[in-house]
Amino acid sequence: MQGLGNDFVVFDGVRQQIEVDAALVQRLADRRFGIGCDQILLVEPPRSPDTDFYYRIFNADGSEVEQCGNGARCFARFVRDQGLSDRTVIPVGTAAGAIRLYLEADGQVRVDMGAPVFTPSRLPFAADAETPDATYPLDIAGKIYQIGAVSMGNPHAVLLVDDVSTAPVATLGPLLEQHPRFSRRVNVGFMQIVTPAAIRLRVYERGAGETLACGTGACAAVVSGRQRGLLAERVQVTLPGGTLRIDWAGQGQSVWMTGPAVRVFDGEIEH
Ligand SMILES: N[C@H](CCC[C@H](N)C(=O)O)C(=O)O
Repeated sequence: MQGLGNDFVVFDGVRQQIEVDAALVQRLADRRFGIGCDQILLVEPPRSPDTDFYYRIFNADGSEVEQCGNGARCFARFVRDQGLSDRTVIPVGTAAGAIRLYLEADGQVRVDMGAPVFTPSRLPFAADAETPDATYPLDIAGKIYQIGAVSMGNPHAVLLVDDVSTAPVATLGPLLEQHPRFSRRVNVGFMQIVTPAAIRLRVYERGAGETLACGTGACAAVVSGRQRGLLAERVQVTLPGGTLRIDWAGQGQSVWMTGPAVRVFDGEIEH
């Protein structure tokens, strides 16, 4: 499956018992010696009465994480294609809480990603206190950068850049991903504001490196931009792999993400 080029291997953990560990994930995610993907997704039976499934996410480096936006859209497409669900609204549990997936008539998938979290300790991010615009000065390799810090269930740091095409993604991305003040590492977004209703974004993902798109990264960038008073409620987010629509009405409200989800191939793995 792929969502704007952010690609996944999705396993049906409902009809079969699947045990996943870091070594297996790393092997399957390898683009030369394995299948190749940014993340591995697991569809599992529900763990709470108000959900239909439980959704687990593993980065290519083997780390299990709390949330994945592009993966959530592909999750919805997968469970429908595989006949695991015939619903058009699918409540799903994740390590970051329940989200709701909406299969639209035009083939797009809309996701209620829940409300963003700004409390530094919940990212986690070491900061003295939460700031009104959720931005913080951060020393990276001896230079001070102002970063937006927000959680969509998973942690994001958002930097403003003049032009994403010349943003220092390959150099600053890994330095910030591993920054000691993010004790569980962090996803790093490089945001260029085109208009209050349109941004360009590149994301260096925790545990996967730069991807063609990042759904939670798009949500985090719009939320950070709005906290800084720079963006409207509805923003078109153009990433290298394509465009997502993100809607956020403000503090305490859910972030809504709308975009495509595409099946690439089905397969079986000998083990
Ligand atoms: N790298 C992320 C997980 C995948 C998120 C991304 N693929 C998305 O679409 O949100 C993390 O470590 O939190």
